[in-house]
Amino acid sequence: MTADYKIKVQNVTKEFDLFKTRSDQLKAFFSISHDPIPEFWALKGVSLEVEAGETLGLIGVNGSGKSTLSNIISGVIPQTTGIVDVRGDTSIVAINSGLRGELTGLENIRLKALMMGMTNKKIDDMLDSIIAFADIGDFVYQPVKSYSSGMKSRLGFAIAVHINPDILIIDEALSVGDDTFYQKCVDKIQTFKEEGKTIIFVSHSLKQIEMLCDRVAWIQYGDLKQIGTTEEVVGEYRKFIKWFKALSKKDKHKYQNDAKERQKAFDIDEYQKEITAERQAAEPNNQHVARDVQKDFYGSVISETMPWRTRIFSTLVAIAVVFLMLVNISGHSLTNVTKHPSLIFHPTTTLTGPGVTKSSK
Ligand SMILES: Nc1ncnc2c1ncn2[C@@H]1O[C@H](COP(=O)(O)OP(=O)(O)OP(=O)(O)O)[C@@H](O)[C@H]1O
Repeated sequence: MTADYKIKVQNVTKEFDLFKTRSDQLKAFFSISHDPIPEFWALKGVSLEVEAGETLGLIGVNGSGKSTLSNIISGVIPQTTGIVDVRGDTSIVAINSGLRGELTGLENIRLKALMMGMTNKKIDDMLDSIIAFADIGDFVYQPVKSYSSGMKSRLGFAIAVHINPDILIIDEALSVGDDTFYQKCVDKIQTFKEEGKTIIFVSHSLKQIEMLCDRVAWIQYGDLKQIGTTEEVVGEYRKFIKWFKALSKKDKHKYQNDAKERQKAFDIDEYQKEITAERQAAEPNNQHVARDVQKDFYGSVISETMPWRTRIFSTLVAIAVVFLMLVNISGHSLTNVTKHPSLIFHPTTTLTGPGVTKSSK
């Protein structure tokens, strides 16, 4: 690994809980259910670096983890473990992500630009240019949920390139546009490349990958199978696709199923032990390898379940709120109820009729 990277991803995993119901999800969030939650590891420990000015292609079969990885890099979702270090502003263009369906195209432009720290004046100045690039006519005044996937991609691409990010992540955005728009996007990507911007380009089109990428990472069912020059990796991937296509329907199904089962059975603690052992072998004089690996795995990760301290604190707050409500309803002072807690069950007022209260004492 070099110190001079633009993006560093180290030992990154992503686990999705396969909840059956919403209530299972809530129970797990508050950690009040002891039933095991079925896990699915969309990424099983990916490490790679992207240099400044480089265009890295991400390839792999459906469901291999390309979008998960690009969403983690762009900060749309958190990783489960590992380090993600991105040096610069990122903008992601994906067919279905980033745009708010209930907002109009214009409102989405403003929202995304404001989120990137632009002033209203700057947004006003570039509005016409974004609208012209997207070329979606009066639909720009309509809610995005009424757009076709091609229109969403046009708007997403137009916004992303005008925001002028350091790092552009393009996830399958070119596959849905028509030829004219496709060429416009390719030209824009070439300009970005010439300007030295860093690009991650996710695509199933090996032609597009070959045309645009300097290096390629092949993601295979949550693993980084290979990373290298475009020619080398695309060549190997083509061989794999040819081999896979030649399998019988039953064998294809078995191959995919086995891979998914391995993703369900992935053991994060075992993976951490493997990495610790590897690092111990590489740094025999370092006494703190286990602690360092623990920090690298979990130090920069946001927990998706409530930690114990937060859980205890929120339970105490909830009890206090209910207690104060009961004190208020009882009509006694807080000091009296604290001295004689049973007063809470003996209110000072009783209702005698609609809207009429009478003191009980
Ligand atoms: N929110 C989620 N909950 C559960 N599983 C998910 C979730 N998001 C993604 N996955 C699973 O993670 C795996 C990786 O998905 P991802 O979308 O990253 O793959 P991909 O390589 O981008 O696929 P495609 O080429 O079809 O776009 C898939 O098996 C998918 O079903």
